[in-house]
Amino acid sequence: MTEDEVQGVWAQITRAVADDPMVARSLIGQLGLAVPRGVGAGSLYLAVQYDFTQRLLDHELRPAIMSAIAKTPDATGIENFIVLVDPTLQVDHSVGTAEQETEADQSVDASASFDEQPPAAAPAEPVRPLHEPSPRHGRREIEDSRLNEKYRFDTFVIGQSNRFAHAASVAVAEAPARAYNPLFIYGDSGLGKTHLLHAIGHYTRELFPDVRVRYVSSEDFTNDFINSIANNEGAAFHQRYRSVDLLLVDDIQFLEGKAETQEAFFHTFNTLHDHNKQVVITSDVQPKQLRGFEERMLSRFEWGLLTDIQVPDLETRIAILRKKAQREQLVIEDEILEFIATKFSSNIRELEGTLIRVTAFASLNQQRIDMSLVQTVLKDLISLDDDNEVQPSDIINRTADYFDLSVDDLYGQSRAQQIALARQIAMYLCRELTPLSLPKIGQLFGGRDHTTVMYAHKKIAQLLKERRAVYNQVMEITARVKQAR
Ligand SMILES: Nc1ncnc2c1ncn2[C@@H]1O[C@H](COP(=O)(O)OP(=O)(O)OP(=O)(O)O)[C@@H](O)[C@H]1O
Repeated sequence: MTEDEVQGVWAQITRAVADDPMVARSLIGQLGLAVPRGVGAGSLYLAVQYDFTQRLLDHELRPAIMSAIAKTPDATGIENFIVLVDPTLQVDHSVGTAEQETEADQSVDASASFDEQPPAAAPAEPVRPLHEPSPRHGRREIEDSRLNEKYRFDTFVIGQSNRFAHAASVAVAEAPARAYNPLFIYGDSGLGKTHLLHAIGHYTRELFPDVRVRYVSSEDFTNDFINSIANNEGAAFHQRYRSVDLLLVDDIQFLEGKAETQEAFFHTFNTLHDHNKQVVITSDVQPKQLRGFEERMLSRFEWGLLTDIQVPDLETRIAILRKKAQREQLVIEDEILEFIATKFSSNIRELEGTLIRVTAFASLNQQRIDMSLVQTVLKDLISLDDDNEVQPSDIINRTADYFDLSVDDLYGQSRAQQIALARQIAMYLCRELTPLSLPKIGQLFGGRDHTTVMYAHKKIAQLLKERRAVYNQVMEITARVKQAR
């Protein structure tokens, strides 16, 4: 076959795959990232730039591509396809699949009707996210990105449950706005979505130091939006969010039912996407299951790549604990890590919290961490099943009871030492035992900022290791909360 014939056959195959109702729409765009290189010994050779695209074509899309080959008359003589990775490959995105072209058209139309600014036409050439270089980051900009130092790819443990989400995140960081835009990561609370978001931000900045990154929880986005209206600073709000190269949006489900904030987000999303800027979104459910969102927004979430994170298996949980122990320079036998990992299976935050309690107990009592110590500590931390979730109101009521305070004391502004400590313990436990995000917990405690909750969590985690009284209080309140269920 000549080069042109191979191109023609590949175009027919991609059209057939795009017409296949069994293929997820979010995967169809991947075909446009493959370049046919030729046919030899019955195999069609395709080149792609990334390992990740190779895996998608080879695994997720293999059945659909094979069936499209069988249906394509010009492909007689092709019995198989082989995908090779060529990191130097430049893909011409102007040659997309039929599906991609329709979507690109729709994006321009849809955004034109909502946005004051006419959207820029999609670039014909793939571009780096830095086609308009900005000055290197100063300290201020680094703080503005709001990235958490702790959450990086090298502290993230890869297992069966998160392998795909991790690979997609790395691919996005290595080539922002080129392959998977948006990247949508979903999964239950405490399984590592926020960790991956921050890791994408850090790694992207390492690779492209001039990239402007912004991490935002959807609650912070909402608050920013509301404040911008209240203070008549709409233009500054738009500027802040639309001038970034990489926007990382955490827990999008919290925009549920907030029509005006959604509208603001929709404009931001369109502007960034149209200007070839990367957006990564996390949620506790996949787009289809998000309630209270407009259809036009949900369909945009599915433009790029959807990937979930599942509950980690035992090996991964042990590996996570081992990594955490190494980071904290704790010497703990594998047998003990394994024991803890078998007790807490559905939330990694809870798993890590348990390790902190065990080490705190050992250091307060100046004991070695052995099995009997671990069993003593875990005695009261009975794992709850899913329909037996801890409610924040339980934590607040039990904490108030324990300290002989009223619930209003905990919600209120008093800085009296005892009340402040009780409030911080209640915040700590809300973070540890419920799926609530930091801003949500802040709201619960009289509309406090999420940084206050973060501070409380850090402070109590530290006091657990240093002050026996605090350790006992936290353990006792936890036991009461759990026994009350
Ligand atoms: N694979 C992993 N390797 C190492 N640490 C992990 C991994 N997955 C999760 N964690 C840790 O578990 C904790 C909870 O993770 P994270 O906050 O990212 O969860 P989440 O899915 O965003 O939860 P939520 O929906 O409640 O915000 C963090 O301390 C994170 O570092």
